[in-house]
Amino acid sequence: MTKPLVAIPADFRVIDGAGWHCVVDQYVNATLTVAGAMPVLVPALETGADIDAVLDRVDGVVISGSPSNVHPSLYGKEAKDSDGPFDLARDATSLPLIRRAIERAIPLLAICRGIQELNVALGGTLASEIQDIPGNWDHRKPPTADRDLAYAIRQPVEVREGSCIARYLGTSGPISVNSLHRQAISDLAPRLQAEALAEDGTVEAVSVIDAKGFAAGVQWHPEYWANADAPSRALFEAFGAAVRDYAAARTTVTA
Ligand SMILES: N[C@@H](CCC(=O)NCCCC(=O)O)C(=O)O
Repeated sequence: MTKPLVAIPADFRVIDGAGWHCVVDQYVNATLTVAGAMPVLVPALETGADIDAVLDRVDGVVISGSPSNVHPSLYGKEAKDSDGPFDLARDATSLPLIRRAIERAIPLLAICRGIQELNVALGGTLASEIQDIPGNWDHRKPPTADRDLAYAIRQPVEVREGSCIARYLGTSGPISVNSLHRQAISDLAPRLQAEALAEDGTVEAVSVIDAKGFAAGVQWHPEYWANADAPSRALFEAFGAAVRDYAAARTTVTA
């Protein structure tokens, strides 16, 4: 039995003067080893991306985190240099991929930058430098070269009882998560419902209202501890189950 395929849109990076299409290994590893699906990296294309050519062939979509920020013009704001770094090619690929995956009921898991893209793709806005908002917690990546410390589970989050995220996590109420972001959801998109909040009110998880399948986003990084942390593992396992169900239905239809 071949594994179902999960699309992961890449970042566009310039390394030694050459353009690269990159996805950090933790997203690939969690998709493969915990969700049980074969990751397929999608290049970041500012123009020319054929979204349905990808979605016709996959059974799920993971939108990964990234140090880059969604360009403010995509949610009606003027861009300041301090809002960067930007990745226009990633934006141009991931936003239409998100909208079309939801339309086609293809399982979608959006992580960190991914939940921000999900919100913008559906008409919401983002707040920048949220740590500077009085009363806010500092959600930024800890200043360390040790990635286990950077992704350490350290922030309390309240998961709403009866929410989709609670079902996927296998728990509701207080959980602890990691935190590596300086932006967050500001105006929630009309089709999103907040399903987990930080103590300072930062939206930490959403699901798509009336989605025909798995369609959720988290501001934290479940992929990093997907093998070790129970809620992280449960989320990727629930996503993997939705991906297999989608693959089975797709196979039946095309048979
Ligand atoms: N850039 C956005 C999203 C943050 C994000 O996805 N962080 C994961 C990558 C962390 C890193 O390796 O730097 C924001 O800052 O809100």
